[in-house]
Amino acid sequence: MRYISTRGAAPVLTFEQAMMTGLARDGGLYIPETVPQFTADEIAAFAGLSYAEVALRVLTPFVGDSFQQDELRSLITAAYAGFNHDARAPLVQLAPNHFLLELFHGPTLAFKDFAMQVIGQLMQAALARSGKRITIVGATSGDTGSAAIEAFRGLANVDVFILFPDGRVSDVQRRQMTTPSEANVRAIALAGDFDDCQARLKDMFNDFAFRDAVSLAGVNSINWARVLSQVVYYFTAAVSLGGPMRPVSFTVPTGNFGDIFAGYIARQMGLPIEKLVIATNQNDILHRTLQSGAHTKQGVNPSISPSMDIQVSSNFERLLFDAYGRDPKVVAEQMRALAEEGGFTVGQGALEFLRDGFASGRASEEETLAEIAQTLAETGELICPHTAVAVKVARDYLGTVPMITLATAHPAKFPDAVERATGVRPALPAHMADLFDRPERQTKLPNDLSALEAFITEQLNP
Ligand SMILES: Cc1ncc(COP(=O)(O)O)c(C=O)c1O
Ligand SMILES: N[C@@H](CCOP(=O)(O)O)C(=O)O
Repeated sequence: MRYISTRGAAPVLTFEQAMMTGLARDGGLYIPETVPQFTADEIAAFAGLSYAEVALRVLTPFVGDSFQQDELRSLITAAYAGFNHDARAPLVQLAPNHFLLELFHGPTLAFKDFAMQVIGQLMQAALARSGKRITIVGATSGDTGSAAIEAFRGLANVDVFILFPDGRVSDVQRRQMTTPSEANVRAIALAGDFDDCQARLKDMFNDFAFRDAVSLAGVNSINWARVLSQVVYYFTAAVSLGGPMRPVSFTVPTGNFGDIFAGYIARQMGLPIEKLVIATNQNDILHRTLQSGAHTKQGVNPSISPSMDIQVSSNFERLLFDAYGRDPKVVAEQMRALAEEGGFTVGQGALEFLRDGFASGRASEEETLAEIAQTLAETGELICPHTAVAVKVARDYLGTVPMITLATAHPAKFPDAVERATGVRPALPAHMADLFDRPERQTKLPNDLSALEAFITEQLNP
C-alpha cells in the first residue's frame, strides 16, 4: 500500500512512513493511492467478532508490510484494553429508527481515544524498531489534546506539546491537558482560536529546518493513521444493525472533517451507507459549502460545542482531492486561495460530487440546548452538546433506513452546557473524580510561530 499527497509534490510513502511523517512536505495530506475493498461476505463475517478483531481486519489492507499480522493484532488489542465498555462502541436506541453510537468509553471520554490509543501503540512499536526520538506537536479544540497526552505520557522517546485556544475549551477539557504530571507532556494555551493553533502547527511542519531539528510528528487527523482507525466503528455499528445486507445512514458532528471522512472511506471500502450527514454548529462553513458551493471563512464564533469551533476544516482537503478527480494542482490552488484570500468556490462538477456523497445541516446554540433537553425527556439519555448538534440535524433525515448518530463525547466533559439545558450536572467517572483537585501546569504563548518554536526548542534542550 502506497500513500500519496493531496498536493502531488511530496514523496510517495509506506503506511509506517506516512504515520511518522504527519503533514506531507508539500503541505498536503497523505491518502492511500487506492482504497481497499471488502466484499459483502467479508463485511457480513464481522458479525459477532470483537471490536479489536474487526479493527485488525479493517486496518490490515492499509498497513501493508509495515506491521506483521501478529504484531498488529497485539498492538490493537492493547489499544482497546483500557476502554470501560465491553463493546467499546455500543449502540443505544433513541427511537425506532434512530441510534446513538457511543464513542466516549475510552480513557479521555471522547471518540479521539479510538484512534489515538491505536496510534500510540503503533508509533511506540515503530520507534522501538528505529531507535528514534520524536516531538509530537498537536493542535486541539479540546479533545485531541487530552487523548494525545493520555496515549503518550511518560514515554522516554516522545515529547508532546499541545496547542489549545486559551479560554475556548471547557474547564474539564483544559484540566485533562494541564493536570498530567509527566515531564514529557506540555500544554500550551495559545492566544487565538483553534484555526490559529492548527495553522501554526502546519507552519511548523512547513518550516523544514525546525521540523527536521526536532523530528516533528503529528497526531492530529493530518495523520492518516488517525482517520483510518476511525473507519472501524462505522463497520461495527452498521453490521450490528444488519449491514451489509441492510443499508444504514450516519450523522456525524463535524469540525475538522476527520470523523465523517472516515465514514466516507468505509463507504468506499464497500459498506452500504445511504446518507452521510455533516452536522455543524454555528461555525457552519461545511454546511454553507454544500448549500452554495462557496467555501468561505467567516471567523470562528465560540459555541457551547467548542470542539467543533473550526472554520479551516483540515480533512476537507482530502475530500476535495477526490471531488476534483484526484487532481493535486486544483487542490493546491484552492488551499492557497483559502489561506490567502479567505475562501474559494467549488467547481460545479466537484460540488455535484460532494452533494451526491453527503447531506448537511446546522444547529444554532438555542437548538443545541433544546435538543439536549428534548433527548433527555424523550429517551432518558444525557448527551453532550456536540452529540446534540448531530441529533438535531439527524432528525431532518430520519426515514426507513436506520440512522446512526455519533455520540462523540461524554456529557461530563461539558457540564455547564448540559446543566443549563437540563438542570442536571453530569458527574465525571471515578477515574477523573479528583480532576478539579489536581494542580495545573500550562504555558501561555502568543499566536506567533517564532515564539512557539523557540519555546519548544528550549524545552527540548534545557
Ligand atoms: C466531541 C467532538 N465532536 C465532534 C468533533 C468533530 O470531529 P472532526 O473534527 O473529526 O470533524 C470533535 C473534534 O474533532 C469533537 O471533539
Ligand atoms: N475537535 C478536535 C480538533 C482537532 O481535530 P483532529 O481530528 O484533527 O485532531 C479536537 O478536539 O481537538
